[in-house]
Amino acid sequence: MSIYGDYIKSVIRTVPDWPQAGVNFRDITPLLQNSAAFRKLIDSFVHRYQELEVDAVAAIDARGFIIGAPLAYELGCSFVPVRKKGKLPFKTISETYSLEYGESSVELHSDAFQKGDRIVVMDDLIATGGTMLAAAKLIQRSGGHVVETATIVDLPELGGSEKIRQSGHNVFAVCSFLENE
Ligand SMILES: O=P(O)(O)OC[C@H]1O[C@H](OP(=O)(O)OP(=O)(O)O)[C@H](O)[C@@H]1O
Ligand SMILES: Nc1ncnc2[nH]cnc12
Repeated sequence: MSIYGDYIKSVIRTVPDWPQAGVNFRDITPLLQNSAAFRKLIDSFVHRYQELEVDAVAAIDARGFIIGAPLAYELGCSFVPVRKKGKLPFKTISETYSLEYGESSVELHSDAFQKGDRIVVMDDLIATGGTMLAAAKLIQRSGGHVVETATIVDLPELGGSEKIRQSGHNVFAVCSFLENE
């Protein structure tokens, strides 16, 4: 957790039963509306990665883009979009995964970065971990080195961050929510 973890957590809203009954949706829009909180969030990631010789931030469609782009800008490195199926126009590689609600695929351009590049994979939230793990697999299949998988929110009771760690990746989450919070 980051030193700003409790503060960042306090500006994330929980919407019960959205998009379906039983899901506590962790809504980051109040955090994005709050310029001081958004700055502290990006600064937390910059502080963590600025000495780690990162070549690219690979951010996941769509909410991952919101934090991945300013992080890449501040680190002075490339920004690589990992997109939902059918959105990237050039040659792609693809991975399918299960969501907390549904199934999806993510894609990466085959020329998105150089082999051996050091990459931070960024998304807003880890639930079952399927999305982040699929993105990390795409990076590895393309010859990239995953420095860390990074997120604003971890939902540890869903087991995703543990699954990602067991697959050999570091996981950094700014804050976490238990189901009953
Ligand atoms: O750990 P998982 O169980 O895979 O779930 C986490 C993913 O689910 C949400 O994305 P969603 O697919 O809802 O897309 P969005 O960013 O376009 O809203 C979230 O932004 C993560 O990408
Ligand atoms: N509980 C949740 N809140 C916000 N985004 C999500 N993506 C998957 N599960 C989610």
